[in-house]
Amino acid sequence: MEHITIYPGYDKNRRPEAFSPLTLQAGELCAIVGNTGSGKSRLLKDMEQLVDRDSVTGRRIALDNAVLPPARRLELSGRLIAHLSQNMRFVLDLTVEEFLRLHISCRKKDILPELVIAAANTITPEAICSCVSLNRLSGGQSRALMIADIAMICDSPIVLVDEIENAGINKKKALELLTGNQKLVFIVTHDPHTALMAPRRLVMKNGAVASVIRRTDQELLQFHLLDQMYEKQTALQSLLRKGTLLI
Ligand SMILES: Nc1ncnc2c1ncn2[C@@H]1O[C@H](COP(=O)(O)OP(=O)(O)OP(=O)(O)O)[C@@H](O)[C@H]1O
Repeated sequence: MEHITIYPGYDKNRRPEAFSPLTLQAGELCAIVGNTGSGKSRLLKDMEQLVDRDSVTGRRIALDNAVLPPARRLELSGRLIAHLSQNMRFVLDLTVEEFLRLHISCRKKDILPELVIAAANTITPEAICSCVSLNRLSGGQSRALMIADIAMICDSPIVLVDEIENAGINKKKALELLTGNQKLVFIVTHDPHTALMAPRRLVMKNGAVASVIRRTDQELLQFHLLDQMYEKQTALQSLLRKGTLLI
């Protein structure tokens, strides 16, 4: 997949959505913002199901300019999008290395498990060891390993992220790892710093994409300020976890 295009449908009152067909490219980060019930999850489902005017929103989704026939949609829908939600744990009784080797061979990839673990270890402060059992990983380690696995092994070209930060995950590195591996990343967020990391954001209201905002230069300045605070906060969190004074 090189790009996906969202054609407008209708809001909850059947009024047409007021945006021009929107094309998002592989390697792009797009934020989705809006109040509860505004239609964020429905938009993501529309993309996952590659809808063709046959969902409640009436939207149409095209993949590389093509609207796919139902059989192909069904075949693709499970593979197109990888989800990263807040609380996910591995349940397999394998070590980290065994799991990665298995996944690499299923996907017929030519990559060393050590590289995936090294990438995961840039995201989590507690290093993951290749010989540890998956179900003994902490929440943060599991999430970091999943992110690296999705970025480097998984075939899904689109990644949906539901608020990325928990358990000390370095969100900037995580998002860079995903977009750097040519994933199109949608992140649902209520956090201004995360939203401003994305060059474009979709604002949801009443079931519709109410606006598509391109980050302005002024917003970029705002982002740099928030980013300094984020770095400071991250450094203090690290000290907090180590049990030292926050000075
Ligand atoms: N355009 C639409 N037309 C009709 N119904 C819609 C539309 N968009 C969303 N809905 C419906 O509105 C309800 C709320 O939408 P959704 O779950 O997507 O909101 P949300 O923004 O993800 O909320 P939350 O943040 O609370 O998870 C759902 O039942 C969904 O199917």
